[in-house]
Amino acid sequence: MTQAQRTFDVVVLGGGAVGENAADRAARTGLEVALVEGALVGGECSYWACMPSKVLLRPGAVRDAARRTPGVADPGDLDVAAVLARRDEITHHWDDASQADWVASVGITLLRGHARFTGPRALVVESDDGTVDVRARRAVIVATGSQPTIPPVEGLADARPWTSRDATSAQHVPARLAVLGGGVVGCELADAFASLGSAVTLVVRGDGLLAGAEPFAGEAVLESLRARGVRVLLGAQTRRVHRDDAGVHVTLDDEVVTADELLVATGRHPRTRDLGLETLGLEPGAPLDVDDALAVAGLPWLFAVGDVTGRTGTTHQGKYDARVAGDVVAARFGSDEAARTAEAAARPWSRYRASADHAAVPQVVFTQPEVAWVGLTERAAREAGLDVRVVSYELADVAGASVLSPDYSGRAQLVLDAARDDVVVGATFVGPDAAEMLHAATIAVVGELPLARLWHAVPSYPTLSEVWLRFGEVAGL
Ligand SMILES: Cc1cc2nc3c(=O)[nH]c(=O)nc-3n(C[C@H](O)[C@H](O)[C@H](O)COP(=O)(O)OP(=O)(O)OC[C@H]3O[C@@H](n4cnc5c(N)ncnc54)[C@H](O)[C@@H]3O)c2cc1C
Ligand SMILES: NC(=O)c1ccc[n+]([C@@H]2O[C@H](COP(=O)([O-])OP(=O)(O)OC[C@H]3O[C@@H](n4cnc5c(N)ncnc54)[C@H](O)[C@@H]3O)[C@@H](O)[C@H]2O)c1
Repeated sequence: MTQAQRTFDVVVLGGGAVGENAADRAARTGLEVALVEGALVGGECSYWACMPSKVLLRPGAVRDAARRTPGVADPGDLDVAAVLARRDEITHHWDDASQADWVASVGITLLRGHARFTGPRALVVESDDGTVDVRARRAVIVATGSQPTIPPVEGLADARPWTSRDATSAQHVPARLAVLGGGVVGCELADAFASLGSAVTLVVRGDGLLAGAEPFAGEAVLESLRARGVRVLLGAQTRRVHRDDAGVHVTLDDEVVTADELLVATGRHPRTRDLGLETLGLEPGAPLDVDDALAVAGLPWLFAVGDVTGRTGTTHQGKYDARVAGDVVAARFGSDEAARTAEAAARPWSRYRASADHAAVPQVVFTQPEVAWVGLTERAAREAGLDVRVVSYELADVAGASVLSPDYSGRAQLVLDAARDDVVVGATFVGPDAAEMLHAATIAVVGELPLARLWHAVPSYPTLSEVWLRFGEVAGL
């Protein structure tokens, strides 16, 4: 049987949000680009991660905001069917036609199927329609994302656990939901399903939630989940799991938690196992290590972006890397001499280097309360050897908070580098509607702004952003 053959300047593997961006940037300068996608164009974020999880979370947050607002009638229980219908709508009923149309509209060729390397710049793409040999004349950008990690707990894999995919695409709300893992996915989905009416038990092996954030952030989420009826078990080691007609049973050291479904939210790993990386001398299953130009060492034609690199774990940061990688590929392999010269001379913070990944990565957790942070936590700054100064403030004491609710509760904190004029190196905001304050802090961190200069950035009254004024006052300005 003869196989079809296609050749392009650039081939992007994986049509998630990140791969789409890389392909778009590379194609803008006239390179002929193919995007290979094995499932849905748009990837996890559009269909099983960011978007569906956020619309499952939002109604509970709005209802609880109403409950905190004097004069607003209690909305009561959520209309679960309507929430799930909105989730179905935002995921386009798991149909990627509109994203595929966009790919075509920007002149990129979409190849559907599972791609595997067969050698340098050579791939095979397999689908129900057959097998295509695909060659890249110039470069390949890998953007195959990540997949959930199921820990090797006895009986777990056989107990048909939910991953985040099952939870975000669920067509019913289980009466009892157990969640394993107290990271971002565990906290967000425990929050969402509690609001939707599940009796949720969150099983956490550590001594707190959201280990990557400031400790006060995890404490606030813990308190809020418990106040809303979620059972949070800390320091809980899962010994065994099994499922029978009564449900799924999670055996801990001192009790057995029984639920209708068990969501495993114990992290993700890069999707590189079935990619033919061994034909390139790279290790299948490992993240694709890249430099700040998103290039893989020793293979000048190979780039990687997004979750597959292990360098970023969010859509926005992966897309930032994708913009950089697309521009680097266009400059190195396109016909624009000025771009080639500029890229060859690129320094940190040029458009050709993903410098923010080291200093200014923003993350929002859409729990109640919202948790948003950027840059270094206090602990990370101390571990980095900085001369750390911390300024924090109770958000309830800002006039804007009292407008939102007499019961507003939250906290904000800046991490400053005292050795550099109190430059902002990190910030955390915890509270209802706190997420929208994050970008001001991201700008401060990227711009390496000292607090004394920020004193002249006057926040409007009465908004939550007035906390920036209070930061200055607390710091003695
Ligand atoms: C429940 C949940 C909620 C989240 N919420 C947020 C959020 O609110 N905000 C945020 O910024 N981030 C969020 N994230 C993280 C975000 O989803 C990821 O960082 C993002 O999806 C990574 O994008 P990507 O393009 O690198 O990978 P993916 O979205 O995983 O896309 C990779 C694509 O490659 C395809 N593919 C893989 N291998 C092959 C192959 N061999 N051949 C062809 N195609 C292949 C896959 O089918 C997939 O479409 C969330 C994650 C989860 C799990
Ligand atoms: N709002 C957002 O931006 C958003 C939302 C969801 C997910 N994400 C991203 O998705 C990725 C995955 O999130 P996640 O929550 O799965 O990972 P995570 O690393 O944030 O949390 C995993 C949790 O599971 C625990 N864990 C690991 N192994 C365990 C085991 N064997 N037994 C018990 N507990 C165990 C860890 O201690 C940790 O608390 C992250 O990169 C995250 O940033 C982002």
